[in-house]
Amino acid sequence: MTGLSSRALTYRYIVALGLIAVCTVFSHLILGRVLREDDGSAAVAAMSTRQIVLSERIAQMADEYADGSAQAHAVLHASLVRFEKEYRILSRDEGESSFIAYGKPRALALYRDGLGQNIERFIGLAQRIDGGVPGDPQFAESLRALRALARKRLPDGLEAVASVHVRAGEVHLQRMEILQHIILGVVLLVLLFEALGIFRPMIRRIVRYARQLQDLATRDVLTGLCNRREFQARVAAVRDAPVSTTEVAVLMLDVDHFKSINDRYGHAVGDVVLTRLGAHLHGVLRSGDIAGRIGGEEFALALPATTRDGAVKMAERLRKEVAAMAAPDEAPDLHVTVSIGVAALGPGAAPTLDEALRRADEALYRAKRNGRNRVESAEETSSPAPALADG
Ligand SMILES: Nc1nc2c(ncn2[C@@H]2O[C@H](COP(=O)(O)OP(=O)(O)OP(=O)(O)O)[C@@H](O)[C@H]2O)c(=O)[nH]1
Repeated sequence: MTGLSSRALTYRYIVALGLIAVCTVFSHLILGRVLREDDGSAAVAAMSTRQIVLSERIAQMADEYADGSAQAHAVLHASLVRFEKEYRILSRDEGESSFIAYGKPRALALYRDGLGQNIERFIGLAQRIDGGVPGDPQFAESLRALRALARKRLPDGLEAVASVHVRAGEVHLQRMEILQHIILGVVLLVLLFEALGIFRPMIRRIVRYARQLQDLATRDVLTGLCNRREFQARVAAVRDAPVSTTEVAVLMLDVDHFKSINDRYGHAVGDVVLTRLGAHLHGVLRSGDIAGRIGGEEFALALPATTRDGAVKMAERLRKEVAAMAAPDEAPDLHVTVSIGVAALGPGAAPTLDEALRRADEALYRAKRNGRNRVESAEETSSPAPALADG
């Protein structure tokens, strides 16, 4: 996963965002439709229930009108108009009645399978009573038939219509709930994918880049040792540590006649020499020692808790090891030597790192002047061996 390119990660991110956007739009559309259909179902169920009430009221008002109540006649008429209007809405699949509701097909089927006929008959009887005269034999006949319909068949049928809508609404809501869970699951999976497939590799990459940047800022690219700034910072940290009371030995090491190595064998061979020298220093140092390449062919070492004498011995060993190093394949007759200057930093010696480096540099200069391939200490000559004598 860490090997993914930035472009691949961006594509993944776009796909993940696209999936979430699709899920969001889809659930929004579904929710809108559910709300509309749910509203429709509730309205139809309420209208169907109201039809039952209206049919009962029509039957009751017809009774009272038969007893001579003019007011009942007026109520009968108004209820009948409303009953008929709502019946047209509920029983037809067109115009004003084209409501959206889950149970619509099944409810319409109920109207077709007899309920419609009963309601038409009920309306016909009610109209005859509305336009008739109480006491008329035909009036009494219509009233009897109307009562019979209003008592049983009409309420049963209309209740069936209402419950069809309520039940259909419930079933649909259950389905919506399942769909909602599925959408939620998809969104969570996409988020998991984002976390594992996008953000984790991105964070790893950022951490890697941060390490690389850190390395570039603190390491010398050719040798892998500390650069000058990092060397100084590390030595300062050792010197300023609360437990550090002992001396820190500082060594300045410089390749002899490096310019002529470059001139004679080329810069590539010069680089090989520096790389091998860096690797050698890296190999011989104890943990806690600090090595840096602080100039072109100039290296510095800091050896904490080491006396000047100890550092001189170590420098002498190092000088001999370098002189004994095998020549690079590219330059079999090349003989590399180094000169080293030693100084001490701490109580009784140089008070600052800059001062210690200056003294070590002075000693190094003396080693060069005295013939190279030598170790000189800031205080006294420690390696009186003649140049190249041990090489
Ligand atoms: N190949 C290579 N050469 C470098 C690098 N950095 C510096 N140099 C060369 O190192 C040489 C240093 O030469 P000088 O300072 O005259 O010293 P020297 O020839 O070693 O002479 P002494 O120090 O007196 O023994 C210069 O020619 C630089 O161009 C590097 O990274 N790679």
